Amino acid sequence: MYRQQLIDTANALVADDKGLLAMDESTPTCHKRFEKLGIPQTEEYRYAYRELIATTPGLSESISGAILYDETIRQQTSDGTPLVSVLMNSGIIPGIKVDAGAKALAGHPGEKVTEGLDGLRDRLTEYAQLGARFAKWRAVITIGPGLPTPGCYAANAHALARYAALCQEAGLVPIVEPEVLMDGDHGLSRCFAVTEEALRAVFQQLYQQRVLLEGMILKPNMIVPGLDCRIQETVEEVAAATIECFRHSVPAAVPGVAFLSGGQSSELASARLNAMNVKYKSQVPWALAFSFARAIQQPAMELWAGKAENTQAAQKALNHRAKCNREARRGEYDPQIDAVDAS
Ligand SMILES: O=P(O)(O)OC[C@H]1O[C@](O)(COP(=O)(O)O)[C@@H](O)[C@@H]1O
Repeated sequence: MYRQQLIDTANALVADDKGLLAMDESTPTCHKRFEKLGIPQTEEYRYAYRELIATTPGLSESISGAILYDETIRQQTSDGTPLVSVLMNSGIIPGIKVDAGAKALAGHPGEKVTEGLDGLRDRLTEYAQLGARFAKWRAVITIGPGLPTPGCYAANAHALARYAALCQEAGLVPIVEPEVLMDGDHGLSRCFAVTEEALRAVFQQLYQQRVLLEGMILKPNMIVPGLDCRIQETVEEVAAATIECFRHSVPAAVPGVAFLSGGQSSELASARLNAMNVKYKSQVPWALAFSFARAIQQPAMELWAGKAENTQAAQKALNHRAKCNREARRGEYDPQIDAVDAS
């Protein structure tokens, strides 16, 4: 029923070398990040921070869509304008995180499955009425001794596909996010093998659940070594491995691959995205885009530190990171200029 609308929205989200800004941290995740910076963990501060992001002048020059959290999609500025309208008026497409979080997977110690399918149809209808045009669901896959298990791949892939089908029924583009975590000392080749397996499982389930591939966006991890791995490959090696893995496992009908940042530094995430676009942009069927939370927000959150007088400086930093990632989509990101402009 919504076929053309889904295709148009999915394409708009990756058009013009722009990307997504994930500002959908659940309250516990948001508080974890606030706590590290000494920012009070209250609704007032969560609101002030999200308003700062939504009102950043010029953000839409690099950002096509913003992923909101349930609390944020219902909030208004002090003059009564819904934050969703602030985003839309500036040319940013609003989206919404709809999963209920990754919870322990029964019978699988150390593994998680994402919950939130119960009642999802009704929630999606409400979010569409509130102005959302796309949604997001994150599955988490952990690498460790004997992990991941077949049960973890299967449970998460199934949930992602059920979610995606429900989104499309409601006219919302599903952002499908199977995240293979960077935690651990595994090497790049292990991340490659696990991500390929995860993506194959996800696309098999998307096929079975009749999800329109042209009307979705994939939000995967890059193929990187574990954070504690001794050998850290170059940005070019990461780019080559990521593209090779996706060529094996991501159908050409998918319009865009919008990477998560997963705890990489802001500069490294931009540099790796840039390396992919420099060499492979014209050779792959999907747009190589971004959907970063930390890699766009972190410097801005640090500058803001919960103080109203720092708002402008924080907005400048947010804009700067968004712009760096747009340049990375064009294969024009320069780490040296980044360092100068950021200071
Ligand atoms: O744990 P939560 O609160 O669901 O959120 C995790 C975050 O992970 C993301 O999916 C990706 O974020 P990063 O780019 O920081 O890895 C965000 O959209 C989201 O805010």
